[in-house]
Amino acid sequence: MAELQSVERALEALLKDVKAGDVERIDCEAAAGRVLAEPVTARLDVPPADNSAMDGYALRHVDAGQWLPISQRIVAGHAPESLTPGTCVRIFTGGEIPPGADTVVMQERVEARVEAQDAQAHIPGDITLGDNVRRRGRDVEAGTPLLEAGTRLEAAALGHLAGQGITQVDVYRRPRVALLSTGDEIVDPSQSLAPGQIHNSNRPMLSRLLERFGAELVMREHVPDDFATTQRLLREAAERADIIITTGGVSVGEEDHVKHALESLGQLDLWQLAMRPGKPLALGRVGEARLVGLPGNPVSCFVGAWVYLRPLIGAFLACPRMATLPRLWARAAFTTHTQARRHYMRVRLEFTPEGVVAHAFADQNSAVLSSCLEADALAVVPEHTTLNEGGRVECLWLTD
Ligand SMILES: Nc1nc2c(c(=O)[nH]1)N[C@H]1C(S)=C(S)[C@@H](COP(=O)(O)OP(=O)(O)OC[C@H]3O[C@@H](n4cnc5c(N)ncnc54)[C@H](O)[C@@H]3O)O[C@H]1N2
Ligand code: MOO
Repeated sequence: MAELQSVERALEALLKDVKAGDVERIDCEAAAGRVLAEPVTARLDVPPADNSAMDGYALRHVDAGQWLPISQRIVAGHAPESLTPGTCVRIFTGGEIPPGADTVVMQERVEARVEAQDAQAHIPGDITLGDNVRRRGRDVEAGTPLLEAGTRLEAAALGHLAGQGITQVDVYRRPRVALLSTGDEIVDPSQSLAPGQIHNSNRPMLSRLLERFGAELVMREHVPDDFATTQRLLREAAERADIIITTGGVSVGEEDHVKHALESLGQLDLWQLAMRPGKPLALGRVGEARLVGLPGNPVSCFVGAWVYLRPLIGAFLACPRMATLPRLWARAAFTTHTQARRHYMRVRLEFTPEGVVAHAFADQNSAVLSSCLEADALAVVPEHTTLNEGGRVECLWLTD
């Protein structure tokens, strides 16, 4: 039997020499989930001027502790006039602090008398200089770094860009993926099953994960168990895609053609990994394209996608946070032991005051997709290990 290769070696071979794709300029409105190719420097102060954090009264701190005439009314969206010393101004949340004022008191602490010509407010004396003033540039200062290259544009980053009045950004082109589902038994979910057939559940599952990881699916084909067709479709995939993903057909059976077709067209870098599920996973290249040959079992595809496809897509996007999944330690609510293969167990995480508890789905067989349904994480049980209930186990958090 071929020696099993470690997951670390496999990742190293897979990611070696991957270069980020071309850069394209796109509208921020269409940039959700994309990865910045250039750093962005702030060009505006945010907020652009000192403004009030409360509905209340703005004044000079030295004037507090007495009745003050109300000399102005400032609402958000309007430029204020300078404060007349010895007066206060009525101000609302977001309203710009008038030049000369340095402090805001919330209205609940102020007694106001509003008569036609003589509006006055009593400002308490126990207030602190600068209270309730949101300083210009407190969030972002013009000229400082705003977002680093490699940042994935999620909600807060998109908000930040808009705050700067930026409408277009340079992002990496999404890696193009060809997804080839092998197996004579595989049929589309729209078809009813003849004896011996099963529906293609891997395709929609992987499509969704690829979308979450930021790739673009450019080719989806069913590949019958036939060497010549496998070869032809792999060749076509290599022309169209940066990454070729195959499912099934990588084990040792006579109808497992992917590995041989890969060897005939390109290079097989690694095969037979010390992981469960996913042992027969094959990694290689056809021309410039990387190939990840996932075993057909749905759980092997699910785990393989998180362990290999996510970092691979992350490398094409030069996105550092995609290189590894966030890790956390949990107490196992189960007992298990491993032999030569590291086990990636699908677990649900429970966050308790005593710490995190990992609950494993009872049936961890690689054909049982139910085990992935509620999985928050993969608990990684190393090779040749006995893990007892209550023992500590490292978990990979399944987050894109
Ligand atoms: N003699 C040995 N047999 C097997 C070994 C071994 O070492 N020696 N390894 C086993 C392991 S572990 C795995 S994993 C599987 C992987 O085999 P393949 O990658 O060649 O996958 P297939 O045989 O094509 O399919 C496996 C299983 O998954 C079903 N499948 C395939 N594609 C899909 C799909 N798109 N959607 C849903 N289900 C799919 C397929 O029908 C099979 O049941 O090999 C073991 N055998
Ligand atoms: O290594 Mo295969 O992916 O179970 O069960």
